[in-house]
Amino acid sequence: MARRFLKMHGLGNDFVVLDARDTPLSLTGAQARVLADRRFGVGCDQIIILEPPQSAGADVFMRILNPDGSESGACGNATRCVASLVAAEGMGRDRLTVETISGLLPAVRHADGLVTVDMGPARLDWRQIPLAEPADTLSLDVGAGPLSAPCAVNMGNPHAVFFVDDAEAVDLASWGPRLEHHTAFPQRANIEVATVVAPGRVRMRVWERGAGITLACGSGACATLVAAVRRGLTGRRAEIVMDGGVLTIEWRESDGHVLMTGPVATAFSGELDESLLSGPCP
Ligand SMILES: N[C@@H](CCC[C@H](N)C(=O)O)C(=O)O
Repeated sequence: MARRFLKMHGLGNDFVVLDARDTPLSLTGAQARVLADRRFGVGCDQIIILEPPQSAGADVFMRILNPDGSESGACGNATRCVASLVAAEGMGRDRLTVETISGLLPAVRHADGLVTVDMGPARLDWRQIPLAEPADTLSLDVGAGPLSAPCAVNMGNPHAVFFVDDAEAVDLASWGPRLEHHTAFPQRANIEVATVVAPGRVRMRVWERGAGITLACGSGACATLVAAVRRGLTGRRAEIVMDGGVLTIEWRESDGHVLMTGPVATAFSGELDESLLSGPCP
């Protein structure tokens, strides 16, 4: 059966969104890789599969697959996209809850189209990152080239944030993959390089686990703000400036939850050719 898809993005972090709420869909790693490939398939930073909610209180379940076929527990930019999509279906209902394998994420679509998602609590214990062995997540004994001593944060997925004098100058394409696969991170890690450029403003570039360099990463922006607060570099609310645009992130004092606000967009919709998922995968 032909499958329709939506191509959405948050700040250029782009997604193929497949609706499996009525007709179930399970992709193998090889199918995910070909679908996400920008030449052999549609192309995207993540594949998002919408499924019926699994928990009371959730409006939709969102499965997140990276272009290498691996599954992730969080994707902040896609969560905003999905929230906006489901809110549009709800005829005027602007508050809803998106479920992922990491938990329930309440979201609000504002009148100006921006979407805020409560990404849940920042998890900071070494076991929660997870790390291979006990360590202080404020500053890990991990490094490669000019990058050292990252702060580790789990936002439903693992992140290592390296603060540097000039994020633009870092050769992320070289150091990102080495750090993603560092033995300290048994589930690999998303790698951020960040520079505080003004009070309340942080420049961040990202190497995403299973995806490589992307224009933006919502969970990475959340991890960066949490890391900056923990290091005493910013207050609890800041703008995180990525290649594709800016997210406003707040680490709420009352409950430790991280709130992410930013735009969403739909680029186009289409239909997958049946041969794409059934044929041989390169
Ligand atoms: N683009 C995302 C994160 C996607 C998942 C990540 N690559 C991982 O493997 O954890 C975001 O906006 O958060």
